[in-house]
Amino acid sequence: MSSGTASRTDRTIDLAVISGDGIGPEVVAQGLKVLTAVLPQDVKLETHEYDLGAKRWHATGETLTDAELEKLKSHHALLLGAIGDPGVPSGVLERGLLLKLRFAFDHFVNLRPSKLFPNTSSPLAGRPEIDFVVVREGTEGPYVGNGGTIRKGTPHEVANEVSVNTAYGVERVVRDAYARAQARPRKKLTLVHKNNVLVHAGHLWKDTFDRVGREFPEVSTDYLHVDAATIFLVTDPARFDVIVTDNLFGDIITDLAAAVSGGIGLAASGNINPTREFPSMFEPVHGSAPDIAGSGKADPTATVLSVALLLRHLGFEAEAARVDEAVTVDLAERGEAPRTTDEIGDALAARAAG
Ligand SMILES: NC(=O)c1ccc[n+]([C@@H]2O[C@H](COP(=O)([O-])OP(=O)(O)OC[C@H]3O[C@@H](n4cnc5c(N)ncnc54)[C@H](O)[C@@H]3O)[C@@H](O)[C@H]2O)c1
Ligand SMILES: CC(C)[C@H](C(=O)O)[C@@H](O)C(=O)O
Ligand SMILES: [Mg+2]
Repeated sequence: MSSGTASRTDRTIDLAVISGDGIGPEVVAQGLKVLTAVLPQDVKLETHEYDLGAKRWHATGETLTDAELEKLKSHHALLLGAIGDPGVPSGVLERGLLLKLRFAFDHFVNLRPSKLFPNTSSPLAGRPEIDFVVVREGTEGPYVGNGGTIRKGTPHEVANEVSVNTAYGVERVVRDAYARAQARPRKKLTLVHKNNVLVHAGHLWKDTFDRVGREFPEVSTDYLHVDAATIFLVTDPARFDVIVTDNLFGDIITDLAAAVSGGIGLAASGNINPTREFPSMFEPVHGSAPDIAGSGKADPTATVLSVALLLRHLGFEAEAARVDEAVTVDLAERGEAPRTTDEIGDALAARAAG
């Protein structure tokens, strides 16, 4: 079996687990609980925990070694909780661990579905239909680390952070987004960028979007500048079906999308390597939430929904659907009384087990 693939017919899922920091270990424990509960009896789950994150950095100064990166390549998929810690300088773990993985494993499709589940709350008036997916480019843009500072610490300091957009990188993610739109009932794709100002990158995105679109005549298309997109995400989110956008815009609008569709505790994501040359990585959209870590308040649902994306990616469609359904029913029946992270995990595992 090649790296990054497994299927119903394989008897083992070989999963790398990076629980990470803050609420990461708390929510990952629930994700694994549900995964174990939902898998058919003849499928063995092998988990390999990697000690990566703040504790490791404090102890050794390491974020992710080349040897670990090499070893991580051998698994079918990765499940990540969250990384980031107030005691670690900002960017060290984010760049040295999380982004390093996304880049090394060519996770060019960062898939972030948004759905307003029955009975969940949205700060928006009424109950808008929210059911869209953001295809966020995952390997380019201002995330690549093409930048630098000169005259640091002086009044004349200059800091650059260049957004890198390649024809190759833009086309492959746009193509993926069209294919996803084509496969959905509404068949609608919106490009979000800012081509009225970022004319170089913006025009590459728009030209590519228009050109590739000619191969998908059934897909209706739309373009929005990112600032206007934030308006419509709040005033008319039902207009969206599939959104394709760059790495930074995608980061920002998916936190907004989470906030209007039930909250960040429900937002799942998959960092997908569609060619399956490398394993894909599944993680909640949220971070390590140091403000609630250790309190039992973290909602593990985002991680559980990320497990559903993982199952689907590995070919376990029926099991993925059971996890989605368990979440839908659990959310619909959630009462006012707050439940702990563990209690929600137990409830979801029991429902998913069927
Ligand atoms: N994928 C990742 O590992 C990832 C993603 C985002 C941020 N981060 C990192 O996490 C750290 C904290 O970042 P932040 O505070 O900007 O964002 P955050 O997502 O950790 O927290 C933002 C807010 O959402 C709440 N929240 C987050 N997840 C929740 C959950 N499951 N249930 C209930 N409430 C939840 C938090 O309590 C906080 O109030 C930073 O170091 C950041 O770089 C990591
Ligand atoms: C922690 C950070 C590097 C990351 C990102 O910006 O992609 C996070 O915000 C996310 O949304 O997964
Ligand atoms: Mg983010």
